[in-house]
Amino acid sequence: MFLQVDQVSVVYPRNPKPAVEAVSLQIAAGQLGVLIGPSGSGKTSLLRAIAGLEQPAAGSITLDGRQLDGPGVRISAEQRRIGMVFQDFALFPHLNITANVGFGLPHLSRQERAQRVEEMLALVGLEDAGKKFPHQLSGGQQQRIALARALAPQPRLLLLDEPFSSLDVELRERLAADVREILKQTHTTALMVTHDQMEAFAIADVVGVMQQAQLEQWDDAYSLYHRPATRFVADFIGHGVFLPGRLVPGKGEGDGENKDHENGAVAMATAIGLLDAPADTVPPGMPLRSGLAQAKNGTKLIEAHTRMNQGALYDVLLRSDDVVHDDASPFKARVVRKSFRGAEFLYTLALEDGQQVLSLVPSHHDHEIGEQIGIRLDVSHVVAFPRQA
Ligand SMILES: Nc1ncnc2c1ncn2[C@@H]1O[C@H](COP(=O)(O)OP(=O)(O)OP(=O)(O)O)[C@@H](O)[C@H]1O
Repeated sequence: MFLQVDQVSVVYPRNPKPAVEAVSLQIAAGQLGVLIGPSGSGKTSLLRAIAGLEQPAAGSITLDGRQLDGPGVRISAEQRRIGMVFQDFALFPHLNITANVGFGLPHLSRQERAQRVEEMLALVGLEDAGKKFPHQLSGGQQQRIALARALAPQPRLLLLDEPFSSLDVELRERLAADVREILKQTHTTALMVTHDQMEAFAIADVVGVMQQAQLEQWDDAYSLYHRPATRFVADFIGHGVFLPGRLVPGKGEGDGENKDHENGAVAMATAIGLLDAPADTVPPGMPLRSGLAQAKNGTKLIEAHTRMNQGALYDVLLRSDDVVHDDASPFKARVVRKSFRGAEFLYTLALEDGQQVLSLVPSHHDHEIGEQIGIRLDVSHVVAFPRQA
């Protein structure tokens, strides 16, 4: 892998609690990784360690085959060829744009430098800005210049720490898409921190969720959403609720009286109905127990269980798109709240026993608060966590 972070910890002086604890991640050349997580979870500290601005207390960092940090190894920040872009733009106010972008290029001749600056300004779509000063540009333009400046020395890795957070929503969406495009065009490998989950999902090749100094999951957006590795990730990503469930024998695929026992098929019984663990979620021939052993941080996907756990209680994750409105369904729920989102309503629905679920429904189905509507489950992967006492 192009960037390899192995078991890295960051501990600040006079703060005994690690800011980053045994984090491992990998990014392939030309890919964009994005870190999300609550405030104080260690995202910036991890970025600073990779940049060489903090020395890891443990672990190793390797970039393009060269070890930067590790036992007995410490390459200084200046020698890493890592570019950085921060949220506050950090352009030099007294230098014009040409001088700002050319700042990291003292090793080039005047002519080469001018040419590189020109290329970089064209790359970020600001060819005519060279003679201006930072205060004469908008926030979005300044951030493009910050990107041009960071890319000018052709860094081996680009780190971006909340680069769009001081911009308004519409601008940040557009700029985020442009930045992805520019990184792909220049085949730049990058790691970005953001607070914005949708932004992460929109532009990342791989997303990491941090919580309390740990990286809970490092995965593509689809897997984070559909196969969250921990209860925290399940809760942090997307809209959803946990519904109590109980593991029961499922429909086996073998024949004969003991077919369920033969293949250990299980299903999850919930207040809305029975959820089968689809056969394709268990890799053929894989002993189910080993699936359980692979699960991290107490995470247990339903397919990782054998019938030995039958009867056990679980919290079953139900996303708002798992609960489908269907007039024909005999199962009814009462509309408690609804929020209009243009193409859809996000309904909060109460089941008979008072438990609530969320349902995303096309907005032409406009039901009143208090109305009973038919729902059914449409779940392709059952994600369940052992019930906490
Ligand atoms: N220089 C420092 N000295 C001591 N503790 C620090 C220092 N910088 C950060 N911390 C602590 O390390 C932990 C992680 O902070 P960090 O800034 O890396 O988190 P973050 O996820 O980037 O947060 P945010 O999203 O708010 O920027 C926090 O508990 C923070 O208080």
